[in-house]
Amino acid sequence: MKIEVKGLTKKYGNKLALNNISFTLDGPKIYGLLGRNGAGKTTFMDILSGHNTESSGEILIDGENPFDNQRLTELICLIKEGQNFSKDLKVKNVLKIYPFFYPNWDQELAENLIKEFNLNPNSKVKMLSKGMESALGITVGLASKAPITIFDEPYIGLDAPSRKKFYEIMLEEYQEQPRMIIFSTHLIDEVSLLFEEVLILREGSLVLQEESEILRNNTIAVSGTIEEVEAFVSDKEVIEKKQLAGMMTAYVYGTVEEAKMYGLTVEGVPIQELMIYLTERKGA
Ligand SMILES: Nc1ncnc2c1ncn2[C@@H]1O[C@H](COP(=O)(O)OP(=O)(O)OP(=O)(O)O)[C@@H](O)[C@H]1O
Repeated sequence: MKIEVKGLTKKYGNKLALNNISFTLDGPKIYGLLGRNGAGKTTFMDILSGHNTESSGEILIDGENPFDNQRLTELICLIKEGQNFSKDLKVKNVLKIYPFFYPNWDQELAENLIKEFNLNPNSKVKMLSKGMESALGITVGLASKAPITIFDEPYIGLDAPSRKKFYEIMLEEYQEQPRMIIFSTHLIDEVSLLFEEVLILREGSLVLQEESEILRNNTIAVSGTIEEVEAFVSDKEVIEKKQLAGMMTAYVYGTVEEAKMYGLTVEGVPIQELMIYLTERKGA
């Protein structure tokens, strides 16, 4: 499926939550949607899922607007950080109702996940802990097999082993049957390796859209004397520079081979470090 975002703007009163963003997501991939609190991620995902409307600009999914669009509703599954389900529903009823919304629903996967996360089918949603409710959301998101599956901070309260399980199963499912998965999270260091493409929002603007492979291969940390490093980086995009006792280390877009020609010490930059840095960098 293809998502085209054109000049998308959302205002809440005077607050500009999305400021004229444009980009395209094309085909099955795991996308990381990153940004600090209030960057506009949830607003974007709500509009994409047809749960909210834009102030101006548009989102087109395979050429159609998602708002109030029955055909697209069954192709998009949005799992939020909580309040995905009515409190009086039992877990087993969630598994009976959701197949009606999603034509590709995988009941076997849903039942396996319920067991995997130790959810009691007879428990009502209101009796579940925060982590268990998140596990139910994750179960529905994965089992929906919706061609566009969106996870907005889906794991509040979920412990580290359960999150690990979630990532593993998500990857297995994706490899078996690729689909578009859009994943918003603040736990970048945990999930960065899953992303194939990364989008970073800052204060409502899109500041980066890049394939992880390119971020991974084209970013290096070079070290040497201040003069040597400054000479090397003079024509490059510098992410960060640090100086210590006459020596300098710089994170830049460049290749290992190039840096070696300058006689510099060169290392790759861990992708999670880079993403965390890019998310936080002012004025990027
Ligand atoms: N219903 C609303 N009414 C008024 N302002 C809103 C509303 N929803 C969001 N905002 C504002 O819009 C901006 C973007 O919010 P949004 O929830 O989209 O960000 P986010 O990136 O998802 O943040 P977080 O990571 O904290 O969930 C914020 O400044 C927020 O306060």
